Amino acid sequence: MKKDLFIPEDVQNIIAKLNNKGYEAYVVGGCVRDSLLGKEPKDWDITTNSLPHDTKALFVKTIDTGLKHGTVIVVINNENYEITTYRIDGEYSDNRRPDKVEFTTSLKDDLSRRDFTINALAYNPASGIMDYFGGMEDLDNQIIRAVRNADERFKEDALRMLRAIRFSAQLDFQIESKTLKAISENKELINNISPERIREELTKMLVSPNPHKLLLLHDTGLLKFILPEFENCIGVRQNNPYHMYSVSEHTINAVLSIENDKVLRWAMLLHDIGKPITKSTDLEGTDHFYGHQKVSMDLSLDILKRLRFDNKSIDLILKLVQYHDMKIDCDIKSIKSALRIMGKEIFFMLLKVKEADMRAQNLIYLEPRLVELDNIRCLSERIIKSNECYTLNALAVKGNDLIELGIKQGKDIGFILNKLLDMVIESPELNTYSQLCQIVRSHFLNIH
Ligand SMILES: Nc1ccn([C@@H]2O[C@H](COP(=O)(O)OP(=O)(O)OP(=O)(O)O)[C@@H](O)[C@H]2O)c(=O)n1
Repeated sequence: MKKDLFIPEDVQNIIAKLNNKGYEAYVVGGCVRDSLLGKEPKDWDITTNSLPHDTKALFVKTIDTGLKHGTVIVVINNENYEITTYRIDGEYSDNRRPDKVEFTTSLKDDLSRRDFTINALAYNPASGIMDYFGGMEDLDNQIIRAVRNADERFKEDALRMLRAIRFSAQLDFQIESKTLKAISENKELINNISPERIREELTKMLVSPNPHKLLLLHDTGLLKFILPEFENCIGVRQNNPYHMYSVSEHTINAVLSIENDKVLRWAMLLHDIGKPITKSTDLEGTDHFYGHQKVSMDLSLDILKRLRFDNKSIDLILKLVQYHDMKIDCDIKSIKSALRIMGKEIFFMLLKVKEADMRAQNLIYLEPRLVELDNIRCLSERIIKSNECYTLNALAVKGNDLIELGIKQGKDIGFILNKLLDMVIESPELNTYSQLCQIVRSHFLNIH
């Protein structure tokens, strides 16, 4: 592990400026943890015994938004740096934020209010690593341990329970037993946390290298509060030759089998979320769309709205859940029909979803299914490259052309355009203005 930390020049200058005025200053928290792990920190936070107004006076460009909590944001070369005065948090009545903060002159007190030992490390070039709570040893041993009393840390801020599991997933660290026990004992407090924050933590777990650690949410009892629909999937067996796994095992395997993209991983997490319901009702074995896919879509929509996802993500994830079991054959007509229904962005995401779904099922069927999927991928790339028509936009006639030919404005126009597209998908050579006009004249001019 790397012990001498590289600090960017602008951050070194901030520390030097504070030191020159007689103040202590350290980089602290996530940036120290990540640097020690050899990862590039995404931001640099600084902690100091300088009071906010004194800090502000030292820098040309500052932002005041965090002043109430002792934070001055300093802007240098278009980068924001948070400089926070050493503080002890007051009472937490909402299990999320301190009601009021109290400044302190002790670095140790400041570090003691932080969530985990690996996040309670501070560093500056003159003093080296400041480690009062065994954070270095825990980093070495790959352990997530609450600072001092885990119960108190989680009662102060219930989000930390999700952070513990998320860090465990991101870093592949074990959660120390007392810390894990305190999560189980405080699980109900997660109800005080906003859906947006829960969404962000779940997403970070999902896109991490260890999304299977999501099962720690079940082990600690958090899952039934934040994602009860997935709790219902735990251990549910499936009567189907493709599935030797329970719904939850298959789901986690499927998440692991797809690249770490937010939309794709959420789609895999939700693709079978309706299965426990269809299994317990007579919907099991019915047509896929009216069976588990429809229920999975409805539940997914509830979950995504509850977690306040943006509309674009909801739309993409829902479509992938909706189409994940759709049959696509390896022939031009079937592929063009799929492209026409869902567009090419969803289509190529769907191929990834289908592959992950297959890889997470019974492996004895895998090889031929992968070959088929690969052929579909090649053929569809060829269709797209050769600009073959599969959407109304690419049709050689438009609505106005039909009106000029004498078709009445109204729903006939859409009906005829779609019929023409059916023909063009079947016979691409028909997609010229003159041929399509000829077809309209001969087939449709008597439609009203
Ligand atoms: N609920 C929280 C959130 C943050 N912190 C402290 O504030 C630091 C910075 O918080 P944040 O930027 O949210 O987290 P990072 O640890 O930097 O990690 P990430 O950015 O991945 O969330 C943390 O390291 C930790 O010392 C805390 O004690 N309790």
